[in-house]
Amino acid sequence: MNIIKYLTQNEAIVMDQLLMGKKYAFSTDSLMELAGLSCASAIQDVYPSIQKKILTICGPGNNGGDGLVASRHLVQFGYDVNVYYPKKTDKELYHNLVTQCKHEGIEFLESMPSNYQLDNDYGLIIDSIFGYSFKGDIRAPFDTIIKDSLCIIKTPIASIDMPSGWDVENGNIRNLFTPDLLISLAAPKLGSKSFKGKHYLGGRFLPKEFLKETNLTIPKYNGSNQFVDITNLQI
Ligand SMILES: NC(=O)C1=CN([C@@H]2O[C@H](COP(=O)(O)OP(=O)(O)OC[C@H]3O[C@@H](n4cnc5c(N)ncnc54)[C@H](OP(=O)(O)O)[C@@H]3O)[C@@H](O)[C@H]2O)[C@@H](O)CC1
Ligand SMILES: [K+]
Repeated sequence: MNIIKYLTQNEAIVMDQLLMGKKYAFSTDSLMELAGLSCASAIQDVYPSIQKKILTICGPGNNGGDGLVASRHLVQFGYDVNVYYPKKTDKELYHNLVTQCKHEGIEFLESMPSNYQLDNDYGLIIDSIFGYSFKGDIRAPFDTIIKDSLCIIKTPIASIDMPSGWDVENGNIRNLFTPDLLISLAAPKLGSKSFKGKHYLGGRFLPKEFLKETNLTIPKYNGSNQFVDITNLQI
């Protein structure tokens, strides 16, 4: 099936609630683990060898959690990863993810590197700041991170689920950066329709019955792959 369904912000939220409700009985941890693993696998597929470090910038919600999980898997894959996580969430899930990352030797930076450092010391930036729950004007400290760094630097950027700061339904209406790689999770969001770069789909966890119930169509994943390249499947 090559027809991709794009989700509105509300559809994405309702879909997540359904998956984590009584009927489908997933936990946030397990979905996040699969989402993060798929992001790491997609990044490995597109950037099989990065000589410099990777910097993951994490936001306060589950998108940030995906970034922490992806970082941990990327270290297992052999990459050198730093994390910048300026607004840490005081919940057990996030404390655990940070602990797990630290035991992989991941360095948590105290401040955002300069643009010079981003361009010289890092081979890839992972944007896991905001996902499908982003709305309104970008608030501090993420406004400067996005506008004064991500919009300026030349180092490639891989965004998880949505390019951060893009409107979830209307796309890049604030004229911000365009990532080199976008990894949409479960199903792409409407705002990514105008994205023309390399586009992967990850989050291979939607149950068959769930797809039937929601009338959702997703492309076929090959073999045991955690991602599928949807760059040329978009309509
Ligand atoms: N089934 C799936 O597909 C799965 C999806 N998963 C992932 O979950 C993601 C959705 O996670 P999410 O709902 O926690 O919200 P997310 O987008 O991370 O951001 C919320 C945070 O951002 C903040 N914030 C918002 N707007 C802001 C602004 N203008 N300026 C500044 N801050 C702003 C907001 O702060 P607050 O408003 O609370 O102050 C809140 O703390 C999804 O995209 C995918 O990556 C997987 O983990 C699991 C399976
Ligand atoms: K993001």
